[in-house]
Amino acid sequence: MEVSEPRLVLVFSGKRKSGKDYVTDLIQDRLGSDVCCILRLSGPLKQQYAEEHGLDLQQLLGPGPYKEQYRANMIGWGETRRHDDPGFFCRLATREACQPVWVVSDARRQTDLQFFCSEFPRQTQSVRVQSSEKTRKQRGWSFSTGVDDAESECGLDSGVEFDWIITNEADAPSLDEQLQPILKLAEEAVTSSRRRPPDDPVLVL
Ligand SMILES: Nc1ncnc2c1ncn2[C@@H]1O[C@H](COP(=O)(O)OP(=O)(O)OP(=O)(O)O)[C@@H](O)[C@H]1O
Ligand SMILES: C[C@@](O)(CCOP(=O)(O)O)CC(=O)O
Repeated sequence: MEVSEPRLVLVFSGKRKSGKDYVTDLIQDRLGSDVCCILRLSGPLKQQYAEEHGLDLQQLLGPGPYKEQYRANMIGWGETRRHDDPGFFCRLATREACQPVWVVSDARRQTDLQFFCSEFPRQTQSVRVQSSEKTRKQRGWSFSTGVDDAESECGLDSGVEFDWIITNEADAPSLDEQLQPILKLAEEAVTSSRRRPPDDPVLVL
């Protein structure tokens, strides 16, 4: 395997504007970037798409409205590449990761989750971020046919029992409170990686 072995892999998914980036940024902020990296499966996809189409990569990566005008085409473009190799973007996104805790911010398809569960069966934990449609609308979301009813948004709506569900709403318990057990798990994984040489067995979850 080309990637170095992580001690914990947190695979996040959630609908558009549920707050995946916000929540995963918070986790990295709490753990520190020396121990925790954020891996965006859409990162290498957007990079290649931007190069081929002469687009502004930084805007495609950001939370603003720019990327929305290209989303449907980017989904189709990515699916063509995933067709023959479902792990294509997973491998690209993880190839330089070296921290003990990996936070994958944007799993969308069963194949994304399967990739991590089969490569890192003992380390992988799935996390769903959920928000109401009302809240997502306040954050700029509106329903788009061909996007919000497609696999990119609905691929993990059923058939997965998530290890953790985070409710990202103003009237829910604070994110710090909800994330506490996940942060504890990460801290244990980091402690175990400091105690053991890298090739020793990983933390059994
Ligand atoms: N708990 C929160 N408090 C304040 N702002 C938030 C919170 N959660 C999300 N936001 C804001 O809502 C917007 C959407 O959040 P974010 O980009 O994290 O969602 P996402 O699920 O990654 O969306 P997409 O996949 O559609 O880009 C951002 O501007 C973000 O700062
Ligand atoms: C094209 C795509 O990667 C866009 C993801 O954008 P974002 O994570 O919502 O910023 C979605 C997909 O791969 O289906």
